[in-house]
Amino acid sequence: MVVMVVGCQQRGGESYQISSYYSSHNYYSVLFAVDIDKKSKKAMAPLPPGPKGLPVIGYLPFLGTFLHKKFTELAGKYGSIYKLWLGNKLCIVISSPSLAKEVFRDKDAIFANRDPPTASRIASYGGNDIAWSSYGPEWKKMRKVFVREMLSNPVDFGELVFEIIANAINSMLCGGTVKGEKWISFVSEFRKLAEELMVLQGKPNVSDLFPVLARFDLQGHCGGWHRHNINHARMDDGRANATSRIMEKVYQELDEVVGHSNIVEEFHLPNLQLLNAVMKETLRLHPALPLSVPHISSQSCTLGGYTIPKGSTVFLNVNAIHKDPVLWDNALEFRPERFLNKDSGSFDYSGNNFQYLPFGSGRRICPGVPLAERMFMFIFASLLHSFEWKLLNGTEVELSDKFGIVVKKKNPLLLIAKPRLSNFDLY
Ligand code: HEM
Repeated sequence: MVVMVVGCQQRGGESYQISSYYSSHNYYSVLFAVDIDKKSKKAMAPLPPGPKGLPVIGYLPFLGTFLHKKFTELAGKYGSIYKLWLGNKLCIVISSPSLAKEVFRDKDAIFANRDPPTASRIASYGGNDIAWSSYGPEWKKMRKVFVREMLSNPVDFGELVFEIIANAINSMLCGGTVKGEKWISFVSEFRKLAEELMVLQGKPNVSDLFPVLARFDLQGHCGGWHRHNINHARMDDGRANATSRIMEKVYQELDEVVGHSNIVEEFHLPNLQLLNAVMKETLRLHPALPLSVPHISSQSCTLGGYTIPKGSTVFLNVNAIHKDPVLWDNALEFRPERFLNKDSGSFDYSGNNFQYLPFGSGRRICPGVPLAERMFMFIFASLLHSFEWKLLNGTEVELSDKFGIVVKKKNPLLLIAKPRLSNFDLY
């Protein structure tokens, strides 16, 4: 099957009509430009503005390692909707609540498709899993089974949390837990695999942009998975002090709601409002998926007054929206209290407030929200309630991250745990 993509691009003040043909397996693609006549020029909205790239490879060499930071920087220059060419793929980056609404509510069906990167295609046996498959009857079936059957049967600080999550996933998939040596090796293998996959899936890959080169695996993404550069950001004293202050209040809330002679149970969770606000604020300042999962337009349409050709990749720049100083007071500060105000009720995870989208929005919104929320709340409430956590002498909290489709902390958070409960039978 051959698909034709038609759009209109302005380069150097001139308008062109662009036709791009892809084979269904993306083995080859041809791109050519033809001047359009005045009549159709009038009829068709232009493509969004955007940075100029190099011939053939487009903007690829200028992206750097941290895609979400680069995209946010470019939004400052080109506005809340702009385009970039990565190879022959047209990418649209949106960074405002009104455009997010246009994509995920008004034109949700058009933008509900995905185009799995090569690494995801391999990991998901051809892009056939729920996250990467195209919008259609098969995806609908998977989503129904996932939500109705799997999620209704729930069965370093980071290391500890990861182990608990790995245990839960293992129980859901295999219906039991593995113990001893076997379990330790499963967790460490699973962790390594998950970490490397998350990084690879978020990285632009020449094989995705020039499918004909995929078999050469020029960047070694599919063969020798490699480690990546990272940047470094230390928390300044002001932020570190504010964070202790908040920790104290969280401890106070846990003591009031749970008490000292109990352990945390699920029924306590709805009353832990400050901890809930901490979760929301953490996902605002550090969205786990800062560019969400890219969507693909299944037909040409307009967005923010610009033409978006069929097959364009649309990135929702959650990172930029969550840190926009026009939308948030003291946007770069960690202030969970902002989610406790009476008018903050609309900041939930439903994707209906387009200013706050940690789990995406629309028909492809994360189906794991209830599980993620409950697991986050339960794990953190339990660990904080039962232990006092201290940094190692001479160390400080630092927040360097490592880019991937899911962003991770670069360095593990090493803490010393001191029991808080006097009744040791509770441990
Ligand atoms: C804090 C934890 C989590 C965050 C921040 C998160 C975030 C996201 C985001 C942003 C998307 C893309 C939504 C879009 O395209 O608009 C997504 C998709 C998805 N998430 Fe999550 N997620 C989390 C936990 C989970 C959990 C625990 C599960 C499984 C139980 C899960 C399963 C999925 C699946 C299957 C998709 C693909 C849905 C589709 O394409 O139809 N997620 N997630």
